[in-house]
Amino acid sequence: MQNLQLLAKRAIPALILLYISTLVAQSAHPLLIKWSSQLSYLPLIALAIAGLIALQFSRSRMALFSLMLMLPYMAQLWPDISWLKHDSPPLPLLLMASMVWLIWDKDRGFALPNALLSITQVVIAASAVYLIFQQLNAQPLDWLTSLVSWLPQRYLSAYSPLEAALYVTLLIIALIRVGLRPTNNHCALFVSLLLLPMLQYPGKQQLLISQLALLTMAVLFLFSVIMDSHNMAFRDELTGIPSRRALMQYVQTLGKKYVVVMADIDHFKSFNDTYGHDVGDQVLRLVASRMTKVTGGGKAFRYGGEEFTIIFPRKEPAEIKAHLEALREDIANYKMVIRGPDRPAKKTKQTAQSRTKAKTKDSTAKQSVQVTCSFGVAPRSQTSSEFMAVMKQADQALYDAKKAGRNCVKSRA
Ligand SMILES: Nc1nc2c(ncn2[C@@H]2O[C@H](COP(=O)(O)OP(=O)(O)OP(=O)(O)O)[C@@H](O)[C@H]2O)c(=O)[nH]1
Repeated sequence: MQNLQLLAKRAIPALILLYISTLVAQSAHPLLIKWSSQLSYLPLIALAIAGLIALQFSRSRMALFSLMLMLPYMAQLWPDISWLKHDSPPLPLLLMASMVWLIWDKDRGFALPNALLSITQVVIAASAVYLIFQQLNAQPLDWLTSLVSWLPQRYLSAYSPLEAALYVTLLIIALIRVGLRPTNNHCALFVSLLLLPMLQYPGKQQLLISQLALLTMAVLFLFSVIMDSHNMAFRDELTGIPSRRALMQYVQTLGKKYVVVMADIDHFKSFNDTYGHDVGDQVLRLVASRMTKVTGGGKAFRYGGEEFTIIFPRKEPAEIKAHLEALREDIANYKMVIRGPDRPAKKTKQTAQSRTKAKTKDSTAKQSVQVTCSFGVAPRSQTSSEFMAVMKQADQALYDAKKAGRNCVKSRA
């Protein structure tokens, strides 16, 4: 469900953009027609740039998509090139088959054996759809026609029932992949698949609609590469929440009033020793996801190890107290379901005063564990006006919380 929400968040803006541009294209404004013929090479240039940048960032599938997407457009621009002409089945449908195969694969890079493998996959997928199309096209397909008539005709009436059925089937296969792994990369590739049938859109404005669809795809590819690099730089790899680098950048935007909170998982070392590092990692991810749910306007970062920083901009300590207590309780009461340890954990006795409770329900499969966190709070003040000084105060307060028995919130002025 969360994956589909992510996909919707990434796909909907691109589709709205395309819907608007399709409406504009259909209006056939003279300026657009002029632009379309004068800038006819623009989509090819944009795709070439997107492909080269994708290549630079080792997004080999995106680079291949960019290259392949040029083909149906080149067929429209230069109808005399006979090897590009393919109407039965149409070229975009064959490309869609190859791309759907690639979307289930991984980025393999362009070393010769991998490039050959990718090209083989592309050819096999296109040939399979070619054969299916030829087989089915030779038969009466009343059942398919009535099946397709259930689908929204507004978008599908431009295609034969067989083409429409194949497009929809391939899109569903791709959607399953993206639903399972909605990365930026997959979402961008999927939206480009959604747009692909538009390259076969019939009518007077075909060139213009293809141009707009291809430009949208190129922008989407570039955006996805930039987003990925941004995430690599500013997101913590293990937990997916903003990293220390993101914190240091965020600090620049803070005004004169804010509160810094340092949070630390209690007895995490003995937790690691008991359950193993892999389970420790799972717990870190789950705690991080609770930290990001802090209320009261707080923003959570992974500072490093099992330490987190939460910043409350424009707030006084008194204003955030209830929110922090709620977060502390939320984490302490949260039964985290984790997979069993991948490797035997060291036999370490938990200390008597350990408050890290680990309740094992099933020692081999899923387990439910609970951890607690300690919190240290410090506001920006006259004496600690620099961020690092405020953080040091928050660290001292965290130390107080640990000394006071852990699983509590302590403040320093
Ligand atoms: N699994 C996992 N463990 C980590 C990671 N980063 C740090 N740790 C572990 O976190 C533990 C931190 O232990 P300590 O600093 O001794 O503190 P603690 O056991 O949490 O005890 P208190 O802070 O005093 O409550 C160490 O065992 C680190 O190996 C990580 O990314 N993954």
